[in-house]
Amino acid sequence: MLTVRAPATSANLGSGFDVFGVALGAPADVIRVERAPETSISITGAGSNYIPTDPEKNTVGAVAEALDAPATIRIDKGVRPSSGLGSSAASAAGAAVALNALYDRGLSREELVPVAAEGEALVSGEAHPDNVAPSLLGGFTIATDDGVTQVDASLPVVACLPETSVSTRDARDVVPKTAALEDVVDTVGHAATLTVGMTRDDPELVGKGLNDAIVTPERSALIDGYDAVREAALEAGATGVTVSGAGPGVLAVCYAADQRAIAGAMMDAFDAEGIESRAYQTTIGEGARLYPNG
Ligand SMILES: Nc1ncnc2c1ncn2[C@@H]1O[C@H](COP(=O)(O)OP(=O)(O)OP(=O)(O)O)[C@@H](O)[C@H]1O
Ligand SMILES: N[C@@H](CCO)C(=O)O
Repeated sequence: MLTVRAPATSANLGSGFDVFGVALGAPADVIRVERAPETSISITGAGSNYIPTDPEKNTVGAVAEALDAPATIRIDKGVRPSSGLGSSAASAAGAAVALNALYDRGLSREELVPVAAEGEALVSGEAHPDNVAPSLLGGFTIATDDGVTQVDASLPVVACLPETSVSTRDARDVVPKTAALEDVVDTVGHAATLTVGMTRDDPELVGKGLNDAIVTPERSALIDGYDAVREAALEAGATGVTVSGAGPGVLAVCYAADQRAIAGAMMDAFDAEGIESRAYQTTIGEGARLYPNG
């Protein structure tokens, strides 16, 4: 048996829609695999009641198929589905690392990105790799048609997840099909600022770079309480706030000293809207970790 811990991720980061992603120190999915004649899946943990065990409907089944690596796969979900922290991608990335090792396929982490993205295609209709790339490689990733660029980063963040859900499919439907040139120029500036900030672990630059005028205004309208939560996080010291992935999770970037106050302020703001939430105080962290002996 092989075990892999695959981290949650936050995609988009505002200005990098379908391109940027970061791995988070917590939460994570744990995937255990054993060789078997046919793939079977069992699931425990966060939101497991809502996740199909049919290999044709689960992201890990798509990965097993893509690697021609049938297995008994046990998923312990730490990452709640449809919360904006790359739940389906964490399982896909974990399964890709685990099955690649179990069957000695010899693929590099970079080569596993399109394999794991097959799982994402299954649930959202498109093989966008911006969650699987950071879950596989760790740090900050830039995923384009030319491949993935990775930068190690360790900035403090707060990811606040309300007890509501938004499906990625629905959140993709509200993304504008066209944009004004001035908004594109603005977004390019923020994306570049954010990228430099990641290379320097600079919360101010990354916080500024989260802004975007194209996708986030439409997406945030799907999240009850978003404006109040964003304002509360900024007042508590966050250097920037945006929608995490497709939402409804909200991501704040900050200095470590402000993390606790920001987490409390975000949860209080959701609470004031009658919405329970949970906040992870964590940092940008490492990619999937393989435990070869158990
Ligand atoms: N192994 C899996 N783990 C989690 N969800 C899965 C898995 N396999 C299939 N799914 C399905 O994927 C959907 C959740 O994926 P979705 O992309 O909407 O959320 P997410 O991965 O948490 O979000 P985001 O990509 O915005 O961060 C649910 O419908 C769930 O049933
Ligand atoms: N880039 C994707 C990430 C969520 O899966 C989106 O925002 O739709």
